[in-house]
Order: sequence, then C-alpha cells, then structure tokens
Amino acid sequence: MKIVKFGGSSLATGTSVEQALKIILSDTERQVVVVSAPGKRSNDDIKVTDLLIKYANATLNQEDPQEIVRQIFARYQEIGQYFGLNKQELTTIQSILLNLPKKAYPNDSYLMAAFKAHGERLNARLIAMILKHQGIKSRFLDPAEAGLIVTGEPNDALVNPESYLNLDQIKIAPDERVIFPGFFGITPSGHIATFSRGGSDITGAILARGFHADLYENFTDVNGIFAANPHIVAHPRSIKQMTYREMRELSYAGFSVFHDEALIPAIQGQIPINVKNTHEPDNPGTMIVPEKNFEPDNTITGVTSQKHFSALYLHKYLLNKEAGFTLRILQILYQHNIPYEHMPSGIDDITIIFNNDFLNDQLIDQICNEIQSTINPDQLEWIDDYAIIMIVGEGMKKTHGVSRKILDSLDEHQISPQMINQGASQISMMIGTKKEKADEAVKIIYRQFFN
Ligand SMILES: Nc1ncnc2c1ncn2[C@@H]1O[C@H](COP(=O)(O)OP(=O)(O)O)[C@@H](O)[C@H]1O
Ligand SMILES: N[C@@H](CC(=O)OP(=O)(O)O)C(=O)O
Repeated sequence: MKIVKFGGSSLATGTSVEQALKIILSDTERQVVVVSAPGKRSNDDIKVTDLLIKYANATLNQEDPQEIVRQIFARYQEIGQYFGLNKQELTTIQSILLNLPKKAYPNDSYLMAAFKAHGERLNARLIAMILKHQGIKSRFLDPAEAGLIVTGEPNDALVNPESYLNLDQIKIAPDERVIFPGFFGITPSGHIATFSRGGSDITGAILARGFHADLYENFTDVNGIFAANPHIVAHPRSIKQMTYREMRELSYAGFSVFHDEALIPAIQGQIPINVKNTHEPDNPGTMIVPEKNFEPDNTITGVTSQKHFSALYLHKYLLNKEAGFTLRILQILYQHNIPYEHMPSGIDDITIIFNNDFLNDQLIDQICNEIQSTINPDQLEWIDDYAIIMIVGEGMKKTHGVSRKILDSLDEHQISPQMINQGASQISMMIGTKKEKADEAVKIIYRQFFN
C-alpha cells in the first residue's frame, strides 16, 4: 500500500484537484491520501491556511469576519462547483466554517490551531465528497476518529507514539480510498493542535509508518528535490536518489519542499519516500531511502542557505581550561527560555548561533549583559545578519579536497566564511556568512560542483 500526500500547490484549483484524482485512481495501491489546504493559484494569491489565520485573528479581535469567511468558502466552492457538487453539499463546508468562532477553546493558541487546521479538514471532506459523487468508494477519515494523538504546543505539536497503535487498528477495504486531512492531530483532552507550517508532510509520514506502507509518495509542484533552491539557482538539477540523513540536513537547513520533521516517522518505519510532480507524474522525481546500499552519483547532493540567524561571538584566552564556561552560558540562555541552533568553538573562542524567531531586542540586550557580567569574556560581539550555508552529500566523506574546493571557490569571489563546521557524520559542512552574501555563496558552490 502507498500513502500519497498532495501539497496545497497541487490542490489549488478544480483542474489541479482533477489531476490529483487522476493520479490517485491510476494506481490501486494509492489507498490513503493525505491532503493539504488549497494553496496559491498564482504568485500573488493567498493560501487558505493564511486566510484562516486572518479569520482567527479577526475572531480574537472581535472584528467582522464576513469578508474573510466569504473568501475562504469561495475557494472550496470553486473546486466543488468544478466537479458539479450541489449547493447543499457545499453548505456543510460553509456552516462548519461559520461555526468555528462558536466552539470552546482552552485559550487563544488553541483557537488559532483549530481555525488553521480547517484548511485541511474541509479540503479532505470536500475531496471525499467529490470521489463519492463520481461513484468511487471513499471515506473521509478525521484524525480524531483515527486516534492521531499529539502533544506539545497547540501550533507546533509532536506526534504521540500511541497514534501508531491506533492507526494499526484501522481497517481499510481493498477497493476503498481514505482521504485524511494533513497538518493536525488531536490532543489527549480532545482539542485540535497543528504541526508547524508545512506539516501535512508530517501527517503523510505518520500514516506511512502507522499503516506500514511500502512507499510514501509526496506530490508537489516540481520534479522532486532540486540540488539547490530554484529561487536562487536557475533550473537546478533534480536529485534522483538521496538518503534520509541527507534530506534531513537539507530540509532543516532550507529545502522547504519537504518538512524536516517528516523524515522521522519514515526513518522509524524505514519507508522510502518519493517526492514527485503532480503536473508531470511520469517523471521519477526524487527517492529518499535508507543509508544502506546507497551509492552517491555526485560528491555533493545539495547546497542550501538560511538567513534567519544571529550569532554571539565570544573570545576568551584559555577558555579550554575553564570548567563550566559553556554551562554558565547555557544556564543564562535557559533562564530566558532561548534555544540555540549551533555552537562551534575553538581554543579561545566560541560562536553561539540563534534562530531569530526566538529573539527580540530586549532579550538580546539581557543575555549580552548577563554573559558579559557572569563570564567576563575578552571580546563579545553580537552579529545580527548571519546566514548559514549547508553543503550536504554522502559522497563528501569519500572524496578528498571537498572543503578546499568549497573554500577556494568562495575566496575567489571575496566571500570569507565567519565560521566553518563539519558534522561528525562527514556528510555535511556548515559555513557561516553575512546574510547579504548567502545567495551568492549558494550559486558559487552549486556551479563548482554541478556545472
Ligand atoms: N531544493 C528544492 N527543491 C525543490 N523545490 C524547492 C527547493 N527549495 C525550495 N523549493 C520550493 O518548494 C516548492 C514546493 O514546496 P511547497 O510550496 O511547500 O509545496 P506543497 O504545496 O506541494 O507542499 C517548489 O515550488 C519550490 O519553489
Ligand atoms: N496548509 C499548511 C500545511 C501544509 O503542509 O501545507 P503545504 O502542503 O501546502 O505546504 C501550511 O500552509 O502550512
């Protein structure tokens, strides 16, 4: 059996849903279908998830939400009408939308999560209705009914392992198609909580593990995973095959096409993932597979950058001899509830790299003051325009001179790395640069290894 996930970019219009249904019905093994909320129809369009966030905010601010509800419903109506659904069938969707503010939520964060989740919840209902309308045996399966239990933050939830036991109990008839909404699960007390943005990929992977699928097919709007972000490098090469750990490093570091957390259930279940193009289903796309029996066909598999970082550089002589130096820094960060991303160090210095999402000016001042007074470094520098370039490839550990080739090519273009870090697995190299140099660095490294 295969789990098939369609992203919002593949379900934005009636024509694209028709193409998705064609793909589902062309293979009897494609029995469980995970759907996202309708995505953008054009570059300046708004995803349904973002419209729902506006609806939630309007509700919280006690503003009139009529216009926004009209816009959201119009997206489902457009798709439903394309398939000839009647007014009454579509009214169910409209009334669920209108009723959202009347439900009880433990707090504003749960309200936000529940509103957001309805992009997927209503789309799964709609697609199941369309299939039924076409005489195809199909079922809408809700995470509440399936027992997809999550814990943690209402808008950044994590799957609870009991979900796998619950999914194992679900019976699917051989000729039946199950339509499952992506992006959310149910908390132990029965409320909706969503994964982080882009989290329908996670639902697909959870179901792939829970239903012991042979393959997890993830359909998007491009021919698989490219070796670099197509918005940075024009027409990058598509990766034929890569390992789970390569993908995890690349998706964590900026390959937004596949969610980094979605790799974990697939790895646990050892289920291969095939990222494919809805608009070109015969293209083989990218296979993501376990490390064993893998022969890389290029030294590097991909290069990516992320620009939302800041760094704290600390210099202190004999830092290596001072017991508890890092511990005291971490205690300060812990007191302010600030996580860090990386902490490369030398004999006399240490750089702590932060995700800007967890910082504000007041917090930055507070932690710098506290570190200065507690640690008393010789030099303390805050760098707020930091980017990380990540070069990943199973082929890197077998090839000599990869780092030299990368650093020489950057040097030729006057880009001087502020930090270099090679992971112990030897399949990735991380380079810190100024934010404004990040895209150029990606282009240079891509050209060096792929052209
Ligand atoms: N390395 C990459 N390979 C392929 N696509 C990428 C890459 N990096 C960024 N993207 C972008 O990711 C988009 C697909 O992701 P997304 O819009 O979230 O799809 P979906 O709606 O199918 O989940 C592509 O259209 C592409 O612009
Ligand atoms: N609709 C949600 C979840 C998701 O995964 O969407 P997509 O598959 O279109 O990236 C979001 O926009 O975050």
